[in-house]
Amino acid sequence: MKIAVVGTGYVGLVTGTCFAETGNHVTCIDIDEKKVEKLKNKVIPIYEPGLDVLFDRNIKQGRLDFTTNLKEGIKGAKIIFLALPTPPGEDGSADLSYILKVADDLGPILEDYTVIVDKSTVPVGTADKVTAAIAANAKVEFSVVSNPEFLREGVAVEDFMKPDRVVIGTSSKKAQKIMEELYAPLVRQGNPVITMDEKSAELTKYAANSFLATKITFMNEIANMCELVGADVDMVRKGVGTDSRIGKRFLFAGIGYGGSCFPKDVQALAKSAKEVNYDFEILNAVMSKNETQKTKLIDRIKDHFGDIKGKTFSVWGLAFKPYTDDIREAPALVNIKALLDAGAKVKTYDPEAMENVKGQLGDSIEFCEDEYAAAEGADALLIMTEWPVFRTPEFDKIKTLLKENVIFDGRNLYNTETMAELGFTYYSIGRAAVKN
Ligand SMILES: NC(=O)c1ccc[n+]([C@@H]2O[C@H](COP(=O)([O-])OP(=O)(O)OC[C@H]3O[C@@H](n4cnc5c(N)ncnc54)[C@H](O)[C@@H]3O)[C@@H](O)[C@H]2O)c1
Ligand SMILES: O=c1ccn([C@@H]2O[C@H](COP(=O)(O)OP(=O)(O)O[C@H]3O[C@H](CO)[C@@H](O)[C@H](O)[C@H]3O)[C@@H](O)[C@H]2O)c(=O)[nH]1
Repeated sequence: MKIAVVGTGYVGLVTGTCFAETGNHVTCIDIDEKKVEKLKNKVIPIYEPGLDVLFDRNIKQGRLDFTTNLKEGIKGAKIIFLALPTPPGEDGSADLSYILKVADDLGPILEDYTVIVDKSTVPVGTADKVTAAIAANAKVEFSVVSNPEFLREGVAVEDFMKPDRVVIGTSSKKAQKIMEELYAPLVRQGNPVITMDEKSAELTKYAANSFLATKITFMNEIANMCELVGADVDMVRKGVGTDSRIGKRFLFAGIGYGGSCFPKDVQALAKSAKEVNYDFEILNAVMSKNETQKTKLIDRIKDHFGDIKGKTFSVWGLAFKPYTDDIREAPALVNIKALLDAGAKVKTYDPEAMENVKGQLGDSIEFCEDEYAAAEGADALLIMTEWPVFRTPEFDKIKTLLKENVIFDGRNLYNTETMAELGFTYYSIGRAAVKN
């Protein structure tokens, strides 16, 4: 099948590449000329593990190409995916301007019956708005389908190729059949395709993200309780996670959720509720609790050191989670800002995200070639992202590099007893502090 993907970011590039891998001819379209130039030169502009193998193979086999020209890119496409940004607007609601602009542009250039798919995360009612925008100028029949994406960055290819489920929101039998044909290679692996109306599909995406964000926040609250009563959040996590009604995943306490999805989607759902005069109170609590959780360790740092003006902190990890270079809403950046605002200095290392942070923070912090160089001469070490390379460092080497043997761990990477034996003062989340 010939398909087009409009928007070639984290979702669009993975969607396009994976559908090429299942035998389709895919054209990815983006207005960012530099990005398209890179892609044409076989350079992937993001870090996403495993994407390169599929990307190279499908370009070589002539199933994947790139353009900035919408009309050229959609020619002959049976399905057009919209994988465009839906960032928070000033009032917190999802900004649909990118989607509606492309919908306006598509109307006059559609040449045959086409399925237009909202792959972006969009509020209830967007399929109707996209339909109206296209219909204003379309000369041919078309259907708009809501097909939200549930992939996680860092494991995007795996999530896309083996999804827990595929949600297809459509009231058109014709569009449903075409979408089911497209997803058939993934369904054959035993994954369910759940077909529903457009509005339910749109809400499913926000419900999933908001539920997961709430689950994480709930565990962060339990962690805060643990610290006050002398319990251990890792034990509590194991104790509750083994209940199959609760499940083991997404129960890890830390320095708050970040990324390009949870923060904006929880906010957008709260805003959508408000628009229908419903106060979705639990979401307001999740958002405000997540904000305070992010800088929890800054309070510990100030308790430990008193005034931190002039002190140097080594920050391990910048990306909002491991296996990505994405720094959107990364808790590490909030912590770095708090340290700089208090007059402290920062030395940092991240395996993939340093270039993106350089673009934002310039030379206000020091970027180092590895985690040990980042620790050298620092007053303390802060762990912000659980990259595997940070899990088993050479602690004896760290001791020779840090001025004081103190670690503030936002991801609970180390065993507290081991840290006590090694002679570190060690603060983590939801567990007793180790003082040495
Ligand atoms: N990132 C994720 O993990 C993820 C997962 C599921 C869903 N989503 C949702 O998918 C959508 C896209 O997210 P993303 O992270 O891929 O965004 P992104 O910012 O990485 O990519 C969006 C791309 O769209 C391009 N673009 C903007 N206007 C355009 C236009 N008029 N024509 C062509 N291209 C245009 C941009 O240049 C950019 O390359 C959002 O709604 C997001 O909420 C994201
Ligand atoms: O137990 C956990 C799990 C995650 N996180 C944090 O939660 C955030 C989001 O993590 P994750 O969900 O793994 O990454 P995303 O790539 O943002 O994926 C989420 O957002 C995407 C965009 O909508 C959805 O498609 C995915 O299903 C959804 O998991 C990160 O800051 C994590 O550190 C925790 O603090 N504790």
